[in-house]
Amino acid sequence: MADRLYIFDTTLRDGEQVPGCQLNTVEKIEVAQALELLGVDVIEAGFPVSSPGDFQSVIEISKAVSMPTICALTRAVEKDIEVAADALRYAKRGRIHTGIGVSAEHIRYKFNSTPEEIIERAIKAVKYAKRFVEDVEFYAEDAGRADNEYLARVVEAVIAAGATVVNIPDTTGYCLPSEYGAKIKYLFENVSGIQNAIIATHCHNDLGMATANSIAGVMNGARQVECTINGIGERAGNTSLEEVVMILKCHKELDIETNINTQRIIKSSRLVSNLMNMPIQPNKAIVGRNAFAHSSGIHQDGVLKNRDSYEIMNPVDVGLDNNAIVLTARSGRAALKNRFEQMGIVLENGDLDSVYEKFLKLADTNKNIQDEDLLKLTGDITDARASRKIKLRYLQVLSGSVVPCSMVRLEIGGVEFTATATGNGPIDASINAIRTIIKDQITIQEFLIQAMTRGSDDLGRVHMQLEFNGTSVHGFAVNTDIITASIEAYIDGVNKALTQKQ
Ligand SMILES: CC(=O)SCCNC(=O)CCNC(=O)[C@H](O)C(C)(C)COP(=O)(O)OP(=O)(O)OC[C@H]1O[C@@H](n2cnc3c(N)ncnc32)[C@H](O)[C@@H]1OP(=O)(O)O
Ligand SMILES: CC(C)C(=O)C(=O)O
Repeated sequence: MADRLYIFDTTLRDGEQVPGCQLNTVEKIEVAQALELLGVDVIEAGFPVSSPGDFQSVIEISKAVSMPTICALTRAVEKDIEVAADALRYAKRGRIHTGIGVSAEHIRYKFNSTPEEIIERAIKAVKYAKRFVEDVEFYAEDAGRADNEYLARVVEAVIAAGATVVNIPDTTGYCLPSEYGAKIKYLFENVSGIQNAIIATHCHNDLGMATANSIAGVMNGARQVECTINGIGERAGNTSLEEVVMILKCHKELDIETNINTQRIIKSSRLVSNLMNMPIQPNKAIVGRNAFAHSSGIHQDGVLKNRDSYEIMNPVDVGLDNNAIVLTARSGRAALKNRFEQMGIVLENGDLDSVYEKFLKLADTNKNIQDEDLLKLTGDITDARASRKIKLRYLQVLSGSVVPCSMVRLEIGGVEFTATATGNGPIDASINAIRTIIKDQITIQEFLIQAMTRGSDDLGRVHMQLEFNGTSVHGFAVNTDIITASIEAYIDGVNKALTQKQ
């Protein structure tokens, strides 16, 4: 049986330390609930002694989620531990995470102390925390730069004092993966009683090695990884949750499993990015906009022939509908033909060559090629088809405390058709009305309405995935009126489906 790795998410603690990323309690609950659905084992909910707001958030998160352990951070200070224990009083499973710096730099400059004194403070903190909760995690801050022999003594002492988890942070993001892996191995070989605790990694990304270091730790016996969604965190950030989870999913030979429902990764990533106002860099592994986008002709042709040519992960596994084939001046005929097919236009070989020539001229000057630009390129080919397009001419809906009802007028090939229908809501009623005009069996597979920014005067963006004759098409529309946007997105999809039929 595969070994189990515990995922300890610290988005709401280390992630929230990022300037500008502070959340209010309601937003923190929303993130915590998303983390629970994602399947994390532990949520580090805050540092309760730091402010009344953080204290209250730990209380509310403890009430709002029940599956993950709720963890509260403290210094090796009695008051911090008491406040953390109080904040965890509603947690079904509560953990106190206490600790102290163990590197020469921390002992000397931060604490003006001695190694022996620090061990005494560490033991005292763990024993004090044990008075309140059974599950006590100890962090040996700056373990990455600490002397391994001394670190082993600290780890042995805190396990003997009752620590259930011992965290070995590379606080400054300094270690090389080989060095960090060797550190974990050293502890397993030199600490008596190490089997009584779980060893955890907590790696920072100052040199871009956080994920590599965490995986090196896991390969040497660590069984908890501390990480954040999108890798956010103090300075250059933390190990990113999605990277660790997908590495283990891709590298089956490591034989290590997590409890993460990977199909919720993108949703969780976007939620955190939106709430924390922290954009995701487009090339960010797993969750960046370009992580599953192919933009050069050779790659696009390869992927269209067989995904395995250039994809090591299935985008569906992380919660995307599909990969993206992005048209650029580096694209070839295969990608262009594919995009037209998605729009419902099948180009014959002769047509394809002439459209491709025009496309290259456009793509050399225009970085952002829209479907509308492509349609213009096909000129005469699509003119005849466009004249048969369905257009929404009029829409009136009745909703509120009545049976929702809709009147729709469509223009098809220059002729107008009007229909009315009821439904379980105004959108359902409008689609029922359209279905009385267009008889083809087109079903809705996915329907997504999103506010583009915030506020009640916002634009609503609608994406509808429709199924017709066994193939999927996508309809899009944007409008300040979300009912109109929904119906326009449906008609956009229907037009694409019916063009395919022609
Ligand atoms: C590695 C990490 O700790 S990551 C977590 C970092 N997160 C935070 O710092 C956010 C929460 N922090 C805070 O709200 C505040 O810093 C508080 C409430 C903890 C402390 O505030 P203050 O009492 O004003 O102290 P201040 O922040 O100026 O200095 C930190 C003090 O804690 C001490 N300290 C730091 N880490 C530890 C520790 N792990 N155990 C014991 N004492 C510690 C420092 O030595 C310093 O003490 P000193 O004033 O006697 O020199
Ligand atoms: C509190 C500890 C775990 C920490 O954030 C660090 O060492 O980076």
